Amino acid sequence: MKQKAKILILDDDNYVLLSLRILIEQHYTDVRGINNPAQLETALQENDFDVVVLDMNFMAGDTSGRDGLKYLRQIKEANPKTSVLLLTAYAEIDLAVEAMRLGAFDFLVKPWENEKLLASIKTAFELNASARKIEQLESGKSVLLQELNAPFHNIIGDSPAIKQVFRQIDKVAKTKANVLITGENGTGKELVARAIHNASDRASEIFLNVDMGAISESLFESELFGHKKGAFTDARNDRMGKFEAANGGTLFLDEIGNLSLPLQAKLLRVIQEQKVTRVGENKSTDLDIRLICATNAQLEDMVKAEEFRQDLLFRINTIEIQLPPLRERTEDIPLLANHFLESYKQKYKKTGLYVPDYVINRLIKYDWPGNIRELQHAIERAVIMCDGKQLQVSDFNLKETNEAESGTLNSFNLDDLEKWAIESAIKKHQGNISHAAQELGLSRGALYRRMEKHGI
Ligand SMILES: Nc1ncnc2c1ncn2[C@@H]1O[C@H](COP(=O)(O)OP(=O)(O)OP(=O)(O)O)[C@@H](O)[C@H]1O
Repeated sequence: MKQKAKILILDDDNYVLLSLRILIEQHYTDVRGINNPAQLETALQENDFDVVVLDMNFMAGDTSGRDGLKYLRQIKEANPKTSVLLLTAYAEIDLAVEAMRLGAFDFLVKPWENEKLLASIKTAFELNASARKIEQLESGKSVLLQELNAPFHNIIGDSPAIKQVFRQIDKVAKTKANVLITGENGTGKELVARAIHNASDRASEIFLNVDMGAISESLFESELFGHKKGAFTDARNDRMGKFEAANGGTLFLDEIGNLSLPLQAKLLRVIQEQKVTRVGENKSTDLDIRLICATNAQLEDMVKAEEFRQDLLFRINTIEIQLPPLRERTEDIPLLANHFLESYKQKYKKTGLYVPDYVINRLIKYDWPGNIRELQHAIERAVIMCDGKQLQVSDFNLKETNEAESGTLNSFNLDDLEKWAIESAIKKHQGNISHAAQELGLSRGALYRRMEKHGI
């Protein structure tokens, strides 16, 4: 099968031009020949050639090669990645040296040997193709990084607890210290890890997230350290592991508490030695990695129970950042709720929606076992379910956790009883205030006043 490539031949001798074309067309899809250098400029403007085969001498009797050097410059200026192969009737060392200096790929003397010429075009083409591939990957990488570092990943909150986390991120980001982030599920551990990376001098490098809970025991080494082709039955190709892939950047090991003891030992060795060896290979690769780990487990308790290696804990927790659960920073709930509301309003094209204060108060009272992730999903659900412009408590489908929700009240205080009755009625009528007021024997206005009094 012919190789897909754009190749230009420039020679004023029509016989040479024809025989080169017949030869090259057997192997490449798009071959063009011109015999007049005046057409070169237009040809370069209209095409991105992979390879140009260029004659050095155009005026009859001229052996200086000056013309060839001039056109070589023109081709390289139009596209520095085009590989140029020079053909000359005279083997002149000085000329060849000058041509190479100007960026020619190869220099062949006429009459050429077909095999040699084709081999040279093949190498030139392959070199060019890999340069283009690298360029494409580099630009792909920078687009991805821009996306990952986008403001969407900003951490919302102004409670004293989250401000303390901001200060810790600031201090630790510029260092290379290993960081352990602890906190319940959904408290924003990954978000904080990304924020540390984005504020570090590795921000333009990769941030690689590995969920340790999702890697099977048998594939652990191959996934993390890579393998050599043939190292085990399924190793059909050489493969780079996550450590090597994150080299120069930040490696985020999530759910580190889920690792078994034997795997902890393997991980510890790599972190200690700062070197990684692919499975089935002898030579190792030096690592320069910023390590951030996260867990929702109490690693110190696990150490006491001999479920987690103390030496590994010491390696990964140079700095520890504890993320408090959302119920301990309820000041952030209105900010977070409105932040998520804005993005889901846009996503579901429901402009004009808002959360009234009594609903916000209800959100503040809920204890959010799934933390910010649960709040985010609850807002998304409410935006989808909401009929009017105002989100209702019933749109949130909160799990029953407090007294009003569980239907029991261990108090005979009249104020508490009134509050309980109001909350229960609103719940029964799924947030419909008119119906709840009717049930309670109150006017809507009276109910609103009492809701305000009780902070509902
Ligand atoms: N302070 C915050 N501001 C805005 N969004 C947040 C905040 N904290 C968490 N989130 C959002 O909540 C969701 C859960 O956050 P994240 O995945 O970082 O939590 P986690 O602690 O790593 O969870 P898990 O332990 O389950 O892996 C994400 O969509 C994240 O963007």
